Amino acid sequence: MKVVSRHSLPLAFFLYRADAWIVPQLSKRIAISSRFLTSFYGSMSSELPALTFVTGNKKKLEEVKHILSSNGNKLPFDVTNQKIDLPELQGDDPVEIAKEKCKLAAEQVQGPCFTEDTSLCFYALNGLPGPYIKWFLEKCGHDGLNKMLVGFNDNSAYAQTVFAFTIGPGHPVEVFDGRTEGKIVPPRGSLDFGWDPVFEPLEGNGKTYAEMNKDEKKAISHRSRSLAKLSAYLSENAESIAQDLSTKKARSS
Ligand SMILES: O=c1[nH]c(=O)c2ncn([C@@H]3O[C@H](COP(=O)(O)OP(=O)(O)OP(=O)(O)O)[C@@H](O)[C@H]3O)c2[nH]1
Ligand SMILES: [Mg+2]
Repeated sequence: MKVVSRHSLPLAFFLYRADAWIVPQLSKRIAISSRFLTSFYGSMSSELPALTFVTGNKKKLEEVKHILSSNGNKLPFDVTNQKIDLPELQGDDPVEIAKEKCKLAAEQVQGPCFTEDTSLCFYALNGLPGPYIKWFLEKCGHDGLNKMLVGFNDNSAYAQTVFAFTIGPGHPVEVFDGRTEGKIVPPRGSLDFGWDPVFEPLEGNGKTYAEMNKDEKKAISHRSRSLAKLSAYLSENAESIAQDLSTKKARSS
């Protein structure tokens, strides 16, 4: 467990024993620290704290697993998944939608979790369909998405994923934005995942997402970019997150 130094357990043990020996005024304070440290380190020494990725979309889950595992999953947390179809929130600000989605997920999970919301934004339409892409794709299909741009000279678009993370209900939500620029084209490639066949990223050597293998998409995708930021945040803040989780657990028990 990376976030626990090898000196931590002896220190926790020392503080734990110390409250029996030191003068009463001091011992009260130390008793608090020792209880904190033993519960903090005790909870972490056996297993990594678990974070839940909440999504109802199995292709997203597949990609997230692939990205995390091929990065050697260096996260100092276990990642589990819950398939919950959260309400589709409305609005034109992907960050606000992502935050609200994460709050709803935290209520369901009653613990630390993360979610993501993905948009496909057409420049000619000032960012629409954006977060509404799910419904546009469902109702209009790949051809409809192309037809929406007939009459414009601009078929440029970007794919955006916003990951959102919280340690639990009522706690702040952190957001992480990742984007890939590209253009909307007639469908090419596998029909496995959503609008992948009609999105040709600028960095994709002329391939649509749907024509790429998993690693090619991962190398340039909106999801990888956003997830890289979330992973960096989790790694940099592992100690304070684990501490907050431990405090939260102690309060609720
Ligand atoms: O071709 C694609 N390549 C992608 O990389 C990608 N990522 C998401 N999507 C689709 O875009 C909409 C986002 O809506 P969305 O973020 O609300 O997702 P969702 O409702 O499916 O799942 P979730 O909200 O439970 O996580 C949904 O239709 C998704 O299927 C993608 N399509
Ligand atoms: Mg959704």
